[in-house]
Amino acid sequence: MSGGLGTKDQGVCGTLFGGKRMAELTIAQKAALVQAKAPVASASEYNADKDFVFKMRKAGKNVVIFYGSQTGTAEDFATRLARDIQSPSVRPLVLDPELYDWQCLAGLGDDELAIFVLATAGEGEPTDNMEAWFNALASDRESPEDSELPEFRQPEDKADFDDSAPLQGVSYAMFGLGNNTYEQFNHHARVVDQRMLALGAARVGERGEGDDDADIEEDFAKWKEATLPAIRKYLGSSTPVGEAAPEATWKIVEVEAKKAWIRGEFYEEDEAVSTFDARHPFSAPVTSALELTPGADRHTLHVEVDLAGSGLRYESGDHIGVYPTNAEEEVDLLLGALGLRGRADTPIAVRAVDPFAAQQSLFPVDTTTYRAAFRHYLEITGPVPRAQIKTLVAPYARSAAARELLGRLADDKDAHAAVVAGGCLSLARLINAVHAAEAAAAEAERLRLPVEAAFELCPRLQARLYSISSSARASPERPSITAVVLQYDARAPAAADAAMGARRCGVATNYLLGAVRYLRGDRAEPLAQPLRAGCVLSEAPAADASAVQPVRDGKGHMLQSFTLQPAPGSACDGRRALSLPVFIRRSLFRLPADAATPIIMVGPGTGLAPMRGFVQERALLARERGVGTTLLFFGARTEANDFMYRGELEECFAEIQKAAPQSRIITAFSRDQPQKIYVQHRLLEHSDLVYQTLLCGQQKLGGPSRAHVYVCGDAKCMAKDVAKALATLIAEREGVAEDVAAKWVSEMRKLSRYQEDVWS
Ligand SMILES: Cc1cc2nc3c(=O)[nH]c(=O)nc-3n(C[C@H](O)[C@H](O)[C@H](O)COP(=O)(O)O)c2cc1C
Repeated sequence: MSGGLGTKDQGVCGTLFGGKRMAELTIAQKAALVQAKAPVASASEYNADKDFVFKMRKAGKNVVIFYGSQTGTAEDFATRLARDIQSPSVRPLVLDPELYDWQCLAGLGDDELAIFVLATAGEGEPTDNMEAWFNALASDRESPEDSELPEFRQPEDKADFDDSAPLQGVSYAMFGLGNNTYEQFNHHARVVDQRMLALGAARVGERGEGDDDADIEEDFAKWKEATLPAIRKYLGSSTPVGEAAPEATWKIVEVEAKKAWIRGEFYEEDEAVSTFDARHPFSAPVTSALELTPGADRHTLHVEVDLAGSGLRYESGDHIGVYPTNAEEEVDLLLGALGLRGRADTPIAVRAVDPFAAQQSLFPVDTTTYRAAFRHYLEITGPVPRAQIKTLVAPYARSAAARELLGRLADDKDAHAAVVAGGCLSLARLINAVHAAEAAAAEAERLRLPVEAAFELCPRLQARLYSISSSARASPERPSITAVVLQYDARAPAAADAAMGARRCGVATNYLLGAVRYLRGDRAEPLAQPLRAGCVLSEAPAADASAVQPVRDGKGHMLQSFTLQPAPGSACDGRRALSLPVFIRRSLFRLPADAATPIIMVGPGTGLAPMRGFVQERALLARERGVGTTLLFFGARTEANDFMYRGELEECFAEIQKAAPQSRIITAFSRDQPQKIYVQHRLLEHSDLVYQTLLCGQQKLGGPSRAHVYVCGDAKCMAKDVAKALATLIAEREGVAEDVAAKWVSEMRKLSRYQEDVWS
């Protein structure tokens, strides 16, 4: 396989992401992974490995917690919930539904409980790992209540099994995760809840709904507070809430190094992985990496990778997932706070304490190091949630000062919001803040957080998803990313620290900047140590590893150091080429099947990404067979500095205009005049053209337009304002009330003619 994980250079990616681990899965587990993508199996195909009730009973568990998670939050909540509820009579097992049969649900007894922790993805969609379960429970997506009865497996120990109410006798609890800026708020959890009740199951407590746009941690805490007593009562537990001492989940074993080290990483040949996906990303060589707006005050990047030989395919409008690594400065800060600098590169294995836990190894590799674990596998930069301070940090306070500070941050919501959330205090910064508060305490009294607690507290480092900014037709094997590099100053006064001040950096975009800088040859000094086969640093490593200090560039941007993976071959100046661990995620954001259909695209800032792919595609189609009117509304700060891809877009539009003369780019540069102008203002200014495009040649709309509208970018303000501007414009032109026009826009959404790819 060319460019695959079997090659020596790319083995690093296989090692990091557990190519070996895949090989260690049982045949049945591998089959489960494949089958989860396949159509729903019939009840007759029994497979004991996918029978979670059998698994629970074998492991002596009475609660199963299923998580539906796309970007890791629900998975993290599920794991934390398991820790919070465990007691001698409440014995939870956390499982990924993708690996188990929904048909076994009816087998849960009246002394057992299922808990669902379900995030909503897409436009009110289930997460990928709940897709099969959701399709079975709600076969009719339009009106779930009309869905057919799923065929559950009849449990042998339920003589009174009733086909018409197959989940009678089954109890469950439900917490949904969503974001109220999406029209279909918490749709996934709501539908599953509704279907479970309709099928005869009984819910313990109320359904909880977390809102990621407000304070999802607090929503989860409130739901737990209200629901855990009911759960304990249902299971006959006499342990009062919060009084069961949480058992450690992970144990760390320091092991013998097996092979050579590369800055804390093992370098091993891996068995080839044949299918690349989110669990097994492809190590894709970077073929282009540049800054799009060098004159602007922020860094905006274009990064293109090569999928050749991976078998990965994409369509215009899909997303690409990238696994970043944490900056060396952040890793170093945490190692220092945990007192681990001296042992940072010690080989360790991190195994489950519970021999029956579904996940036996915390990381996707058997052996790693403290440094590599924090670099590759754990989110270490986010603020520590209040509940985590209470259960995982405060119990280790020994000085009065630490007890006071941690107690306050754990119990006082406002103090937590001001100090930890406002200061974006990561675990390292929180520990350092405690150490500062207990400066007067004796050394033996100072907070020492065990690394096991840190491993438990930090969620798994997630891949970041980007809207692909190239056209699958124009560049089938080389998708590109367009991203603005994130940095900001934390607002709380106590946020500053010696290393980075109050500056906080987005993980993945700064990692991409590291790659761009390395390939461009920005690094001023040569590396202090020769490169070993396996990784390079984006910046020169500090002479003293205990004092990694970032520097600022001409834009005031803090430059962090990243461990980057080389790709085979070398870049033109003799530097090693780089690769990024990537996978493709399908989206529903699609151009109309008929190229003659007019389209209106609204993509300000990096919301331009998927639109760039669409524009490239329409230009090709214009040449081949003609296209309908194509409008692009693009917005940015200034025309001089922020008009990314300008030349290329104008060339494409020149081609499109030959087939559809009305087509054009309409720009809104917010800072080029005293008053702010945004894309929604331009939509209204150009209402004639927009309305004509929506009409699709008809005299009057009279209902939802046949044209397709695409919006990409900020969900919170821009996407809402654009939908409103469109409704205003339609209402005026059609002579109908604005709420009638808004309903037409909603109807267009249902017909997939108004599509959003938005984030908040
Ligand atoms: C691409 C995307 C689409 C989303 N769509 C919805 C939605 O339709 N409705 C909703 O309530 N929340 C939606 N959300 C918000 C997520 O449900 C919320 O952020 C949740 O905490 C994510 O959990 P996870 O990290 O486990 O996937 C969406 C989030 C993303 C990133």
